Amino acid sequence: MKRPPRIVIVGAAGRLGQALEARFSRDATVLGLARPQIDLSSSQSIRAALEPLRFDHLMLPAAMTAVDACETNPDQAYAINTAAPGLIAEICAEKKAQMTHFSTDFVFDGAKQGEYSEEDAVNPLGIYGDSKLQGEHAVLAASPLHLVARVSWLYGPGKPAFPEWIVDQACQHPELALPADKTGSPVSSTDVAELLDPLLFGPGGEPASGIFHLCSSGSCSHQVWGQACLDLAVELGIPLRTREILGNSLADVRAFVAKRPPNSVMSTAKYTAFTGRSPRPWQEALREHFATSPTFRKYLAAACG
Ligand SMILES: NC(=O)C1=CN([C@@H]2O[C@H](COP(=O)(O)OP(=O)(O)OC[C@H]3O[C@@H](n4cnc5c(N)ncnc54)[C@H](OP(=O)(O)O)[C@@H]3O)[C@@H](O)[C@H]2O)C=CC1
Ligand SMILES: Cc1cn([C@H]2C[C@H](O)[C@@H](COP(=O)(O)OP(=O)(O)O[C@H]3O[C@@H](C)C(=O)[C@@H](O)[C@H]3O)O2)c(=O)[nH]c1=O
Repeated sequence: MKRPPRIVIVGAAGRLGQALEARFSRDATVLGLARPQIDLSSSQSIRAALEPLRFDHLMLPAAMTAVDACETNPDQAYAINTAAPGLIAEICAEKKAQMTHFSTDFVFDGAKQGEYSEEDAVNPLGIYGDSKLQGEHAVLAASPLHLVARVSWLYGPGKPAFPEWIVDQACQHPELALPADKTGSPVSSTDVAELLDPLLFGPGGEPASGIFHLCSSGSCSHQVWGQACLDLAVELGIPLRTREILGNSLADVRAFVAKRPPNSVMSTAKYTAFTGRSPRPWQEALREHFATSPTFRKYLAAACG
């Protein structure tokens, strides 16, 4: 009988890390590491945590994900998002283990009309996107057999994200506006984990390597995404102060320190060609999240009463 793969997840406490651990524990032996076991800002800590371990595959969802904090702390951003993935990728290559690294739609500048493919030119607008892009390069330089999965507008049951934030805002404010000129492809962490499985452990084939885009099918503006969240919240009977999101412009969002790409819709055609599967529409995944996420319920019970 074939031995189940031994998988290490670095960043198991994060939004995506929790979903990966839940999904891959079903048919692999998974060891989840979080900040108390491994500090990505220290090469010594990375070596001490990983060198003694034996594993076939390592997933790295840990990152510095606060986009504006990256802009104001570039040294920390490059240490965590570039140097750490590079070192981890080298350790994996030495052990002949494959690595899956996670990257972002923010590697693009958003000037393209239409969907970005994996072959499109990158041009990050800020430190977060650039530090993630340099991380991609470092990982693939360590081994061309490693996989880089770019995800976008991530949310999920493990930790509040945009859907929880916007419903919370609608519980507090009588009027809300979001950019009508910022477009992307949301994806849930649980869908990313499901989509990843056939890329890595599909029947018969070699695991995928290089860059792949993983996001839901379809796309939306921030305004439309926010409105979909409020519509689902109304269906659940959450007492909102406003049920409508007005449209504004990305340039109007004063909270953003770093520039964001106006369009970061990603094509998943390469994923479908490799696996024969297509991601489900973002609306379906969002509906499931509202119906089932315990974090969502707990967070909103506290926020909206
Ligand atoms: N969130 C999003 O919208 C998107 C995310 N991505 C990418 O997807 C991946 C997963 O994102 P997501 O799950 O949302 O991220 P989270 O912010 O939820 O999780 C990141 C994890 O990294 C850990 N971490 C951060 N710094 C360190 C450090 N110095 N040492 C050890 N651990 C550290 C955090 O630990 P702790 O819990 O202790 O803080 C946290 O658990 C990332 O690579 C991100 O760049 C891509 C596109 C969109
Ligand atoms: C959309 C929006 C957010 N905010 C706030 C909410 C939150 O505290 C903060 C950041 O919001 P968001 O997370 O929605 O936006 P952002 O930081 O741009 O999200 C990005 O994160 C990184 C990690 C990625 O890789 C991207 O794919 C993308 O998901 O700004 C506003 O104040 N106004 C707004 O119109």
